[in-house]
Amino acid sequence: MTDASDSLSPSSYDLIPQPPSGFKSGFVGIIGRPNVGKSTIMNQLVGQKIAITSPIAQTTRNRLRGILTTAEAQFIFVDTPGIHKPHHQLGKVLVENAKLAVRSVDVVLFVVDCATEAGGGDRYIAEFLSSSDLPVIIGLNKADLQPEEYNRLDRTYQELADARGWPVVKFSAKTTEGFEQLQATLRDRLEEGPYYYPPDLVTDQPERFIMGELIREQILLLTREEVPHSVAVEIERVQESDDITRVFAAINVERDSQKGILIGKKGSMLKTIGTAAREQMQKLIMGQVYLELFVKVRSKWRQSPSRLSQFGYKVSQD
Ligand SMILES: Nc1nc2c(ncn2[C@@H]2O[C@H](COP(=O)(O)OP(=O)(O)OP(=O)(O)O)[C@@H](O)[C@H]2O)c(=O)[nH]1
Repeated sequence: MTDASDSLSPSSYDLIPQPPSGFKSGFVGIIGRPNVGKSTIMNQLVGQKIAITSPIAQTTRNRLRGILTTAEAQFIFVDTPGIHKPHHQLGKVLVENAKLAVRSVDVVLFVVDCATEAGGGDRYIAEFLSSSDLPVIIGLNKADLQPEEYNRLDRTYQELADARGWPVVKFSAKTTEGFEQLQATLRDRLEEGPYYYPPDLVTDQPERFIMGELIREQILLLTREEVPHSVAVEIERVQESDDITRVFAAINVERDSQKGILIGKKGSMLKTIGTAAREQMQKLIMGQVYLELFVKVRSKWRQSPSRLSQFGYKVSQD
């Protein structure tokens, strides 16, 4: 995998080639309610897992860029946390970041789940997007889950789109059916432009960040109830040698009871999380990984601006 940390030294900027004439490029914000499939769409479009996904709503916490370069265009997808009614400081920061992301993109892909009808959350986002002058495309995702007779649900989204003159594209991020149409519709709305990133780059995030996310993903998948949302992973140290990469990571939780759940009987849960995350990391770096996990209790970290910032969650304007 190629990421920004090893590719974007000043000298590699010099190596970015000139695009052919008529080449288009730009930033595409992927916006929508939690759990509609935004991160899955980005991973599938760029062809690599750079954003973690899970059936639990509010998986994505950071704005993450995924880059797809074709012969005709470069799309820089900006994955954002799902927009929802926030219940705590962390939630507020996430929603704020998603809204800010819209200000710095050229086109918005507004993703909805077409297996359910348009609801208040979708209408809220549509209103918010209408207040900007950006081109918006409504993406009806999860088409594979929609039984034939439920096509009528599409009308609820079509109404949102028609009222604002937005095009609608239907697809499945799971099967990638409809993706060609999606790419073509997005490309039509981009302006001619340069390569913003080298053509072989798939993300602007350093591997270290993605490693932390891969640990968080296993916690989301393996633990229940309040634990997943109370976790922040910090990669404390990465030691690279010729044959193995050693990663030391802290899993921060808010309460002793959560620490107990994460560690499990005789350390069994932490071991399961570690083994699964290590396998994913090995795919990421294409080499051997040794992973050591620690669990720390940081009371009420989701309410603390300094802890939020320490764990990488801050409202950012870029
Ligand atoms: N069947 C099916 N499942 C999908 C599709 N797209 C995403 N999913 C599943 O939907 C769940 C949520 O996907 P994510 O990509 O994490 O959703 P998200 O919108 O990024 O979620 P947040 O980070 O919570 O905002 C996961 O279990 C995905 O596997 C699809 O096209 N079809």
